[in-house]
Amino acid sequence: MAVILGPNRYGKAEIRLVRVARDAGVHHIKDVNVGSALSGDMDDVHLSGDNSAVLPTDTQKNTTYVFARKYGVDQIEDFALLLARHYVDSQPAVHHARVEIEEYFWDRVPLPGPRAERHSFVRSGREVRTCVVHHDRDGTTTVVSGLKDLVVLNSTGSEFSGFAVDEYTTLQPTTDRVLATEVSARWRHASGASPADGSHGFGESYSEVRRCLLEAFAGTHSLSLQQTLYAMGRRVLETRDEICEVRLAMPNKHHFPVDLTPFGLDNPGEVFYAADRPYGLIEGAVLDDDAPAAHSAWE
Ligand SMILES: O=c1[nH]c(=O)c2[nH]c(=O)[nH]c2[nH]1
Repeated sequence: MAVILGPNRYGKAEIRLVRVARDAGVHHIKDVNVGSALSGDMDDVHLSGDNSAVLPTDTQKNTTYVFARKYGVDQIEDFALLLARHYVDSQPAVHHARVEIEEYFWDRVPLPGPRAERHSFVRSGREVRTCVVHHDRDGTTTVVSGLKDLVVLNSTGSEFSGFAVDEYTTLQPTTDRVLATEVSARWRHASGASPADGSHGFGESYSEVRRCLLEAFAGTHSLSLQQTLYAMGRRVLETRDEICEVRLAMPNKHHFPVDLTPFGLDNPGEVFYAADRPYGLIEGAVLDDDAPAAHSAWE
């Protein structure tokens, strides 16, 4: 038996970065978490301890902060592309760079008076925005944007019936239930490096995809969470030309009607126990039938 080195990559994870843009006294903040992972000619590093091909993870951390100072941080996809291209272009041994970024949103603290809303922020209850960029030495670039922790609920308009039944099934069919989930969605851009011409870039693309997801969730009379998942992905693909594939993971955050008959009360869909576990987990990909191959985009 021979032992060989398998796939490997290395980098700095969770580089926490807050960039303040000072605009004549009105500040704008960008709060992100950056991870970079490099791979390529790294055999000698592992096999003989020769570190000459290793750009230290500490340098990757420094590069992230330096680029934030030099170029600013606007759309996370653009910042990820900048870093990924830099590592591949500047390091001969690096054949592939993967940069992932999470963005946390802040709202301005609304204050009365003329100096209001200049430099005070409150962490937003919104979802987390995400992206993963892969850049190869051969020029192939993939951009996957996304969001997570987007919690949504329909208080009616959801059914679940007609399911398979066996000797272990106790679930009763329902024609009216609460449908709640925490959406994790990732979507792959068809043209690796930028959204379609004529758009306003990754920022507009993000808000429009988010809008599609929410409108499809709210507007679909649901016969199952699976059907709702497909409707959400489909809405994105039918609305946004720059996107060729959407992957969704949606836990079914069960809301069970509480039995109030011991107290002489009915419960016409008004009082629920919001269970946190176990939960159904519904996952799926929705894609254009001519979507180009995904390479390593989803890793
Ligand atoms: O929308 C649903 N899909 C399921 O697959 C499922 N299974 C279950 O118990 N409840 C539900 N609801």
